[in-house]
Amino acid sequence: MTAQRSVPAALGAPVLLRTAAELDALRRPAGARRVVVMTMGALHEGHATLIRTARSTAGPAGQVVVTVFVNPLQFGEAADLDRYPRTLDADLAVAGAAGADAVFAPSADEVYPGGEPQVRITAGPMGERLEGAARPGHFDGMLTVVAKLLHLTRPDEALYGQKDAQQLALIRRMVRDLNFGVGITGVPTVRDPDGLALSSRNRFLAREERRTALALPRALFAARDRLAAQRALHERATTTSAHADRVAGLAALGEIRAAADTQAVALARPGGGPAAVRAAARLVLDDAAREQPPLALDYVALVDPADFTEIPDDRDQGDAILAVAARVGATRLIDNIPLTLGALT
Ligand SMILES: Nc1ncnc2c1ncn2[C@@H]1O[C@H](COP(=O)(O)OP(=O)(O)OP(=O)(O)O)[C@@H](O)[C@H]1O
Ligand SMILES: CC(C)(CO)[C@@H](O)C(=O)[O-]
Ligand code: BAL
Repeated sequence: MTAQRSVPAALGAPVLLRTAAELDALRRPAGARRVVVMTMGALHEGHATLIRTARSTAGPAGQVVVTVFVNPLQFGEAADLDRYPRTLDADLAVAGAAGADAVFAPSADEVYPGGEPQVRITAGPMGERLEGAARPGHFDGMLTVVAKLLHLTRPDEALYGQKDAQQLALIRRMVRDLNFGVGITGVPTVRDPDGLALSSRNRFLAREERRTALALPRALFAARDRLAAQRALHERATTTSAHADRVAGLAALGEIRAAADTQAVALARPGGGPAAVRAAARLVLDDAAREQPPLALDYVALVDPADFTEIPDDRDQGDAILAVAARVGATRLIDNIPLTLGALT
């Protein structure tokens, strides 16, 4: 049956659409903005935050559509696809409570009526780095379904989480390179109180595995704190006369070594170099590799948000993303944090 209805912005059960025809028949009130959140289901508070942001972006007269589709094209290991959680009833409740008007949850046959698509989006060089290297073909599959879902849902704006930073960067790039004419918004990562980024895959972690997995956010925060500490030291040393007075005082007391050390700290690179950032993160991850159960590091990388290439050690200005991926037991987790190098005011 075709759903021929337009839905109010009131919080409640969203209309469930299973086919492209039903989605087509979803009336868009004149002038209303349609905002889309794409998910693979098993909705958690990270998704709810995206949906609430979509609701406020769309406004009370606008329309929020959530897609739920576990896209086989972006999975490498069949086991990963098979065990991906599928919880549609609970997802409808979460989506409705967060302000979704409609949930589009098609079958694989509905999305790929001709079987595996022969023509696909190619993610290019950015799609071969980090996550792309670890999961060959993943980003081609992801972009192909995102392109299809954008065509099917025809939104004014689509929202994606910064937790999947490389995915977000690639979607922005596809939309720009191929003139999709849709706005793309990134939403900051939502974390549990202990720091772990929310992810549908967290449910697979046993209690001890979760304890080990906390090394991911700890490593990112340690690197961020290291950057802040070096910046503060440098700022204090260069913006007050107290430092010069201290050096002179130590030298006058004959404490030449201490004076030299203090001088060295003051001359440290303004934001702390990329190498210091990576080292601070690695220290935490190396410790976690000796935990029981151990953390198996896949990568930790400080990259340029524009193309996900590694930031060279001699760059001390500009935006960066510190990204990490690791396995704990059978579960693979990713996380990242945005950083600004050398931002001295
Ligand atoms: N913790 C989070 N904070 C913000 N956005 C998130 C978070 N987790 C997922 N998202 C975003 O929600 C959207 C749908 O993601 P998805 O359904 O793959 O969930 P997921 O929790 O990332 O699952 P998994 O990590 O198992 O793939 C994506 O744009 C993703 O970046
Ligand atoms: C964007 C997406 C819904 C495409 O399948 C998926 O990669 C996800 O949930 O992040
Ligand atoms: N959240 C990114 C989708 C994936 O892991 O396949």
